[in-house]
Amino acid sequence: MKLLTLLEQTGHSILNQEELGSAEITGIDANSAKIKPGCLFVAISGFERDGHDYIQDAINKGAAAVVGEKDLTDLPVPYVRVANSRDTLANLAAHFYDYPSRKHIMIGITGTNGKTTTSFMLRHILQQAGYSCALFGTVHNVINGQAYVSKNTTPDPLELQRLLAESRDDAVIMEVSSHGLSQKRLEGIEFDVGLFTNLAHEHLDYHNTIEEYFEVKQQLFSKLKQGGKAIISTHDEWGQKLAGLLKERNIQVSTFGRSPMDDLVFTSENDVHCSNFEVTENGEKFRFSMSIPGLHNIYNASMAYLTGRKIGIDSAKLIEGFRTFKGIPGRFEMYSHQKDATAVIDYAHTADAFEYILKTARDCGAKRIFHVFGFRGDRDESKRTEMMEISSRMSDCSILTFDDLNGVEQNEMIDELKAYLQSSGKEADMLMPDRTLAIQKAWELAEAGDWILVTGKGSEKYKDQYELPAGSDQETFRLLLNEKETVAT
Ligand SMILES: CC(=O)N[C@H]1[C@@H](OP(=O)(O)OP(=O)(O)OC[C@H]2O[C@@H](n3ccc(=O)[nH]c3=O)[C@H](O)[C@@H]2O)O[C@H](CO)[C@@H](O)[C@@H]1O[C@H](C)C(=O)N[C@@H](C)C(=O)N[C@H](CCC(=O)O)C(=O)O
Ligand SMILES: Nc1ncnc2c1ncn2[C@@H]1O[C@H](COP(=O)(O)OP(=O)(O)OP(=O)(O)O)[C@@H](O)[C@H]1O
Repeated sequence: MKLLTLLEQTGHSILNQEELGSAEITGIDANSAKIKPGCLFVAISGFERDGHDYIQDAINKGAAAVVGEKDLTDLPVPYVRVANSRDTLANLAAHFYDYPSRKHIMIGITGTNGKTTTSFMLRHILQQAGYSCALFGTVHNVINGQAYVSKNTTPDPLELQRLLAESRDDAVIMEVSSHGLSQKRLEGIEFDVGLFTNLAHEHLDYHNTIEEYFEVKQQLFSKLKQGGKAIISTHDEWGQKLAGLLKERNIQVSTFGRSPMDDLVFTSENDVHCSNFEVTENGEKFRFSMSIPGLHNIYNASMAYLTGRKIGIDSAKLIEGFRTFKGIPGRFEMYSHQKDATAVIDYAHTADAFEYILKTARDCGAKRIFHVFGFRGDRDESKRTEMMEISSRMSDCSILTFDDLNGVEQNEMIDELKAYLQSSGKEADMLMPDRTLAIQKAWELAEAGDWILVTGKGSEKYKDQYELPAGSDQETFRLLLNEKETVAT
């Protein structure tokens, strides 16, 4: 492919046309280590490294041309300077793979919490209705029925466009992270439906303010195809605000909430804790039954249902789909316990998620709740006080422990956890830094009717080494369930 054509067709103004005239490229990469002869290397000034420092490496590996943001001269291959390399990379990738998002029913889900859950539910009900479905998200990427490890919730643009091009699936469901949007990973992607689940205090180490975070999330809806639809949960003020803003832009908006003005109204009489609930759509009432409890999951299910409806699937098929939905790894994943307690692994890592899951356990009849959790090292610290306050108030015993340290010294994290423990002031709360031993402690304390909630890691593997021979919360649970006698005390 001619570089000049590629750049022109993606709307880039080229200053050095003559130089580019004959340059042909056979591929694109932003990682010099992956460059093959004939490829275009796109230099990105990153968070940790500067791709411009690797231009020579890329040329040594055979790069036929280079794109970057810096004013560089005297390179032995054509060089194109652009305003934003990430933006250019994504647009080039979309063009290189011939805009594959136009060939699928594209569904993008954004919001602080509920993206993974909603995407799994939606994939299941669409599949039950006869659609083949790709999935991109935190747990894994699936295309053509084959699962691949996902490094990011929203993949980098080259991987994303390549996988979309390879996918023969009717529909593609994507979790759209705010990092993905702000880093332009989604440029060149067009969506048929965009979903907004909610906005809560999270990632403010990256986005600075919640308003800035909201602005970024909104960008998903600028990527709708002509006639594309927005589906918004109006349970929080941000959803209500977004619905208003999108309507002003003449985007077709459907809402789910508690107001009679919403297109899908949550009409169960009480805030149901379990998995049976009722919604009203155009005056008609529908009852749902699912295997996972929690009001938050009812919200997620309703958003998935509304999406199915907007795609044109009839209600009965969708409701039947929910009946066979088995749940999501690491999201309110329930285990038994030798003494008839209930043990749960969940991915809650925000204050509002704590509130939802602790309330769910209580509503499901928990006698006492043991809540094991920690704070991820080197991540948004401003949410920690509220998380501690909610856990301490809504559980009977908070057991503070390590989450991924991400390079933070153990002693530094222990001091932090001690301070939060003191702030709680509740005698029953405790600190057990080793995550596996903290879970074991909760396991031992629990009696019939009690609930153990272990949150923060979900289905992720541990990044740090702990005392018990387990590589994840799921493995620790299995160890405690089946092989308790082999566990060190
Ligand atoms: C902090 C951050 O977001 N980093 C993302 C960013 O990396 P980066 O481009 O800045 O990487 P860098 O290491 O500084 O390198 C800069 C450039 O030098 C190049 N390089 C580097 C070395 C070399 O030898 N040669 C070379 O060319 C690199 O290929 C890169 O192009 O762009 C990469 C490609 O898109 C991402 O994979 C990467 O995500 C990292 C792994 C990450 O952990 N990101 C998290 C914060 C994230 O994005 N999370 C969200 C979900 C959040 C949530 O909701 O929980 C997600 O979508 O995953
Ligand atoms: N609709 C919701 N509202 C509030 N909290 C929710 C909702 N859905 C799920 N949660 C809570 O958030 C946790 C993460 O849910 P999920 O993985 O579905 O969200 P996510 O948006 O994909 O999160 P992340 O971006 O961190 O991967 C769940 O384990 C649960 O505790």
